[in-house]
Amino acid sequence: EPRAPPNRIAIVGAGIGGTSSAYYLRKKFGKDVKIDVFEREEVGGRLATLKVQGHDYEAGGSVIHPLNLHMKRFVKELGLSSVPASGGLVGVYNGKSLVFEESSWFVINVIKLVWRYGFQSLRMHMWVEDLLDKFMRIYRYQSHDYAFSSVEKLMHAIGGDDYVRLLNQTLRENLKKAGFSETFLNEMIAPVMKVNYGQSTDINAFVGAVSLTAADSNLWAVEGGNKIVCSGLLQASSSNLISGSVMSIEEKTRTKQTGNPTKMYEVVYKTGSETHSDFYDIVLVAAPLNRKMSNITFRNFDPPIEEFNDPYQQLVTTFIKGELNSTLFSSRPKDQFGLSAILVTDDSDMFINSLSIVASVRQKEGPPPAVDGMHVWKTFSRDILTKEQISKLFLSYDYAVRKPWLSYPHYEPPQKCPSIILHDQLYYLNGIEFAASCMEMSAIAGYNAALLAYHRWNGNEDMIDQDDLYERLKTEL
Ligand SMILES: Cc1cc2nc3c(=O)[nH]c(=O)nc-3n(C[C@H](O)[C@H](O)[C@H](O)COP(=O)(O)OP(=O)(O)OC[C@H]3O[C@@H](n4cnc5c(N)ncnc54)[C@H](O)[C@@H]3O)c2cc1C
Ligand SMILES: CC(C)=CCC/C(C)=C/CC/C(C)=C/CSC[C@H](N)C(=O)O
Repeated sequence: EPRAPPNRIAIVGAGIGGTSSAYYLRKKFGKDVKIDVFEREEVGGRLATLKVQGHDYEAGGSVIHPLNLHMKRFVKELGLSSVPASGGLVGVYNGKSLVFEESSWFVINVIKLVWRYGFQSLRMHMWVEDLLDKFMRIYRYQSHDYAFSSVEKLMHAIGGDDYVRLLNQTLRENLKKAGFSETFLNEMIAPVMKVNYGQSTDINAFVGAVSLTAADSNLWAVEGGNKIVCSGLLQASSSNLISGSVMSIEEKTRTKQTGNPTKMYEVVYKTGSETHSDFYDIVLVAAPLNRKMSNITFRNFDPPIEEFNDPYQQLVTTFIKGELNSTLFSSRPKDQFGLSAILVTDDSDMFINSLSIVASVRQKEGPPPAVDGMHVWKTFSRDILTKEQISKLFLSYDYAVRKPWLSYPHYEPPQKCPSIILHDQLYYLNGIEFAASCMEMSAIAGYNAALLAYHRWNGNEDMIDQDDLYERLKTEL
């Protein structure tokens, strides 16, 4: 006899993690369960746009890889459209000059890369492809309903000990061992880590590989803004959005209509100045558990729920509509400066991590041609840019708007990923960010938590933490 589904499920956080778990929980538990999603700010979380003179630009999660199958599925099922997200020529600046300048001719790029770095770019591509090939196994496991109780077990099921080891060593250590040169690491790899994660090559090797896949071509984004996937998933899952801030979660014994005492979770939350509480059978926390970010207290758990204080990286996105001071980077006349993105090396002493021309979320054809030499540029920096710094970067500018973030974990391998199961029916999604933080990883965590909650509710132990899945599923249609 299958167990009756739970009456009520709470999800804390309406980012892509929380909303994808709502979508998959509905699929697993059916139409009768009431799903409440708590969100204290905007639906979308770190998927957010900023307005520049009437047009919206992606300020948080912006690019999606063509093999990010959950994001692809969401866009298709929600009837949304995609737009190309990359394009334009990239240069790498070391504080004195451009050490690499992309050409619009493929052959020229190959010659330049081979001339400076030998065949390291090709070897790097092969290293990333091999990891990505294995990564794709997770979709097969999930489509067969398998779940994992820890991030390490999920990683092990994907690629065995070698894959788990990626979490425990730095990208630099890993690539040095594989024979990549200091010059290649400093000029080609470090700038990619800086633009994507605001950190150095000392991040773990797995997130390093994810970051390198984000340097691929054919990246895409959702037309209208990536955050509309989150509102679409909320709607598709018929969840009830509660605009409030969850303050605490406590396990309590309640007597249900059947007369049986049942353990439930009391979720206490604030809407405006009012405090409310409700009881749930299952709770999923889909926000980073960090005092500065979600500030949720777990009350009276025995044993107590562990404290999570791992720091998140401070990062500022700034959009500037202006005319670039290209002489800062190159001695070429400004009409011959054709770069659309500038990445910087770690030793460059620059106050920005990157600078790139961007299109608004509705511009399907990419950024429009410059008007009076002006484009909308997006910069990432650790600190808020001063007026002097902006004036150094731009000959003139019309408009600047910024958004500061606690963006991603500060990666410091070796590092254990936080637990997924915090208590009997209390789950935590964002531990996966300590392997790698991106939209697809949160969606994977959302699906995994939904499957885990379903199997643990129904006692399907054989669907959890199976380690020989790759071999077993090879023979299944
Ligand atoms: C600047 C930047 C650029 C990025 N670029 C990319 C990219 O190009 N591609 C990519 O794939 N990824 C990118 N990422 C990463 C990606 O955006 C995140 O990994 C992903 O959006 C995280 O989703 P999430 O749902 O797990 O968390 P979040 O989006 O952070 O969602 C958590 C939600 O919980 C809410 N919340 C927190 N505490 C409470 C509480 N107590 N009560 C109620 N609600 C609460 C928050 O308000 C938030 O909305 C980027 C991130 C940043 C910051
Ligand atoms: C999970 C896999 C296999 C691939 C995901 C690749 C991906 C899209 C990672 C995102 C990396 C990231 C956090 C990028 C942030 S900056 C993005 C962009 N360069 C920008 O300027 O906005």
